[in-house]
Amino acid sequence: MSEDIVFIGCGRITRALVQGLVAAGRPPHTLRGVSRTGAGARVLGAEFGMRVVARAEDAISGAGVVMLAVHPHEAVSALKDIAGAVSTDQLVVSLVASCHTDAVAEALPGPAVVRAVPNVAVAVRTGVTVLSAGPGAGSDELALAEAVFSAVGQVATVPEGMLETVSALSGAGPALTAYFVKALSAAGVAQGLPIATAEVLAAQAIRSTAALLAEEGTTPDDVIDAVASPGGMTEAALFALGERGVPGAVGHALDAAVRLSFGRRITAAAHPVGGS
Ligand SMILES: NC(=O)C1=CN([C@@H]2O[C@H](COP(=O)(O)OP(=O)(O)OC[C@H]3O[C@@H](n4cnc5c(N)ncnc54)[C@H](OP(=O)(O)O)[C@@H]3O)[C@@H](O)[C@H]2O)C=CC1
Ligand SMILES: O=C(O)[C@@H]1CCC=N1
Repeated sequence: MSEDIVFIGCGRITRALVQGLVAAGRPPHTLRGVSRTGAGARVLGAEFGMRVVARAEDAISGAGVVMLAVHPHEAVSALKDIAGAVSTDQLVVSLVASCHTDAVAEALPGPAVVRAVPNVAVAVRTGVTVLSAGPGAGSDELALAEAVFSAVGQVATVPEGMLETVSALSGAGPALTAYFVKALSAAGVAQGLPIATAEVLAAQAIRSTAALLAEEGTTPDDVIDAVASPGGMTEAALFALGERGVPGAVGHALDAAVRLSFGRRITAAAHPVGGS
């Protein structure tokens, strides 16, 4: 079995992973992609040199890792398409949100299954990927998955029951954070700043905060304390955020994402994907 990774689905997260892995030095010819219409795969082939393969069975043959990266509503059909092509000595890594590993293992009997929740910052090798061992996956299989994702950021492992919340906090995290940056910038414009200035300052605020938090032992409260002069502007702004219920709104946002994920959950029992 080679060290090749085959991506079943070549959309947003595959793009980010391919970009990050190639930047990390992985030869592009060790990455193969297949997608429903072939459109997504062709884009990544042209942009990063990934091998574009038309038929899933040809793409999967001989690859060490089969990475399932399709939307949850496409998962059952994609699993049916590749059932029979995946062999016992391959590792299946499913990135599919809301899809329990028991459903993947039922559709693809034999190979070990690991579920992974990356975030899009894997593109710039500062992502975080949270892994969970599924059927047949032990320390060797987790180590193989960790070797892939650690090239593009940090890796953590949690029980699968936590992955819906992890997807909401960490998978969606860059979008939620970017939303706040956009709101900060828009608020600056509303106060009279030129839009270009507001955008640069808001984006730099988050880079600066990330750099401070990256210092060993620095907590969000440490950063808040370091900025907020007693009785000053920062305190006034933070008080206003609390008064408008921003922490509650963030909780509401995560709750909405987690509820959606559970509502569309694919499990072996709820959505049988095995058999013909
Ligand atoms: N985007 C993110 O930041 C994250 C995404 N995820 C999860 O990763 C998965 C993929 O997300 P994302 O990349 O955003 O999705 P996209 O919608 O951007 O991409 C989906 C891809 O799947 C392909 N596809 C659809 N059906 C099949 C099939 N039957 N066989 C092969 N390929 C197929 C499409 O092909 P075509 O080329 O025809 O369009 C497309 O390339 C989702 O389950 C998502 O929840 C997890 C963490 C983060
Ligand atoms: O939006 C989504 O459903 C996926 C899961 C986490 C990030 N993207």
